[in-house]
Amino acid sequence: MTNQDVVVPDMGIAAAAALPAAPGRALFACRGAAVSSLRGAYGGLGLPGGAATDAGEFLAAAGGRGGAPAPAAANAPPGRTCTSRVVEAIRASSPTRCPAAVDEYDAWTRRHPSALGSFDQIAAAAMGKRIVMFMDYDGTLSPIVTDPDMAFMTPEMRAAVRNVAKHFPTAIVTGRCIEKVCGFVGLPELYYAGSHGMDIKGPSSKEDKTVLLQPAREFLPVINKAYRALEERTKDTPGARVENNKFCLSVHFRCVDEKSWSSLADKVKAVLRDFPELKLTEGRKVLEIRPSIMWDKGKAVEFLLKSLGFDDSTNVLPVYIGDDRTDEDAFKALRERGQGIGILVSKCPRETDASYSLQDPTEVMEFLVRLGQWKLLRSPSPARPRV
Ligand SMILES: O=P(O)(O)OC[C@H]1O[C@H](O[C@H]2O[C@H](CO)[C@@H](O)[C@H](O)[C@H]2O)[C@H](O)[C@@H](O)[C@@H]1O
Repeated sequence: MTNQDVVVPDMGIAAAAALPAAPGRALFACRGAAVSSLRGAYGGLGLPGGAATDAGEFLAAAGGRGGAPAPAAANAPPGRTCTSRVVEAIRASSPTRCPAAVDEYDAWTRRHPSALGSFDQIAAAAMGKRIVMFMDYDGTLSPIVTDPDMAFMTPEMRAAVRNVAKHFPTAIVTGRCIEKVCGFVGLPELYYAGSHGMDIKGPSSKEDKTVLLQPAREFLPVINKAYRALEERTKDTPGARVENNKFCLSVHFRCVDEKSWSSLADKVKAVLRDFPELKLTEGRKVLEIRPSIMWDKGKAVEFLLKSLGFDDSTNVLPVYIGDDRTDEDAFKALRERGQGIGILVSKCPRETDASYSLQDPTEVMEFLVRLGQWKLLRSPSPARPRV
């Protein structure tokens, strides 16, 4: 986001982060039909009271925190254990080839049409409105690769993002830690919401960006302790890797033999039993560990929109592009807001709250280029918008 004065609202950070330690037990339950009260009022940070927090996630339901956790067996789908379900979810979130039949895919794209094919419709919706761009990183701006340290975006993609940011407030919303993703993106003029929105920083010409919000700051010691425990516990699983994303952790399955996925998931669960203040979610061949606070990418989007002064605005059009399960929180936030456009990056049909789809980062880049051209054509010449 450029040219914007951001006001940081009082979010009650300390109150959100200062959680009482659970009385010594953490249960892991597969999600049943229960959906938590996560969709609370904006800024209402708190603990998920013994219910799941987002689509298909594992949950760490700590006793004594506003609701008794459901017994795992009661919530598990019949005939499947929690571990087998989580392994299936990890596999499904990053299929090596799309298992859908052609007609199934066609039916899905009728419900979630290509954002490129529907560009004129999107442009019409943007008429007279201020577009605000939100983009996920991995799988959206950069292709998925086996080594998380090598997930570079192309110079062409960087140019497309830079150009979009000249015209519209622009933020990267990612599970990565800010430092890592800033290094990949290399555009200091953007806003960044790292660690699944738990670390929000503003544009800065300096190395040290302005912190706008860190709702999980007080979890840092426990995250670091869990990181060390996970490294220790998973070190004998060939290919397993634990990534420290500052306010959350990722255990990577991508380079692990699929036969070992269940035992790796069990190891992660075993470690997490000692950390009832943390919870597990699933991503693309990854398990993500994060503080059990009601904060996600959707809340980060709401925060940034509010900070930019668009909270009650009718003339704003937030556009969110993402590929992962965690991006669904942002799609849902826009849906609930009744404002904005969610674009899912996927080659396969998937249950989603996004309205439109793009197949891969190459199509994302085409969309961004098109958006930049459209804006330029509509800008009164020669006074074009600049950073
Ligand atoms: O919110 P995101 O920006 O999508 O971050 C989610 C995770 O992305 C990264 O992992 C994913 O991309 C890797 C590189 O392409 C890939 O190797 C891995 O299998 C994917 O899950 C990142 O490494 C994780 O820490 C993030 O949580």
